[in-house]
Amino acid sequence: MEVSVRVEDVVKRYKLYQNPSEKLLDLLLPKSYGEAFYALRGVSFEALKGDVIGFIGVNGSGKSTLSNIIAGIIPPTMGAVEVEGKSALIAVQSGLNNALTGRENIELKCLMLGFDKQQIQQLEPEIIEFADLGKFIDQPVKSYSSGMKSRLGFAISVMIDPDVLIIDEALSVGDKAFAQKCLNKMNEFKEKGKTIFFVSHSVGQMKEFCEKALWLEFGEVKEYGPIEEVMPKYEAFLEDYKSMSKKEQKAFRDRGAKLQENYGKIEIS
Ligand SMILES: Nc1ncnc2c1ncn2[C@@H]1O[C@H](COP(=O)(O)OP(=O)(O)OP(=O)(O)O)[C@@H](O)[C@H]1O
Repeated sequence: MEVSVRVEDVVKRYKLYQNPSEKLLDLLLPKSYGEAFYALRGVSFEALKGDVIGFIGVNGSGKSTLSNIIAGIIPPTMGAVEVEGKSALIAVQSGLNNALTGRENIELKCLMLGFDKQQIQQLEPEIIEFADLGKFIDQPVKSYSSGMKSRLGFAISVMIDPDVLIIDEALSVGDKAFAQKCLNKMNEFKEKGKTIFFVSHSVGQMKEFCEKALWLEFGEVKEYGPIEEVMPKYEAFLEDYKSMSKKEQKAFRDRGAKLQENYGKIEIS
């Protein structure tokens, strides 16, 4: 099978500042201010055409950061990502411009993707129909609920027919009927051999839809493989974690935070 996405040793470092002046000083005197925090620590994997991969991991493990990097929305600090064809990310905050109407957002997104006037004229009604927002399509996006934004984001992203689709929690908002419509569309994509990445806190949705799972823990790949092998291990981990005392849970999280603060530093004992 052909590789469609190659992620090689991807590191994402954020800087955490105590206050805005620290951030300014850091810009003037690089590396002097702020604490480094590694949201991703050397992530490598390959996705094949037709793969449907679920990103799993507890809050803060790096799922959204990885989704945004694959979509090209944020750059990695180190490492490389290669994507065959065009990718589209659907997230609750899906890069819509709040000041523009739904219709204007459709036009802007299509223009940015390089579609010409004629193609946009053809696509626009299809996107509007899928989003099914009624007269709200001509209202500014800032008046939309999160479910409505997600509808518009989903409609744009699937109708532009990307080769790689990344869906980050976008099905968790909005109603059941729309989620079903999205799942049907995703199945269509799957059959066409496109690559889909899926982030959801619903284990049920993951198991139903994905064939592989990539488990992130403190920004590192803990497991990657068939979902029927990875998911039971993840569920067992969640059970173990839940049965820990508050103190043990905190010690576990603190150990992870240390790893994420100190990544790349040479330990001198
Ligand atoms: N812009 C940023 N600046 C600083 N730290 C950030 C930034 N964005 C994310 N982080 C941190 O990076 C880590 C990974 O965040 P990310 O959103 O990727 O996790 P996640 O697995 O998607 O979490 P969730 O399940 O809660 O959505 C978190 O500790 C988060 O606080």
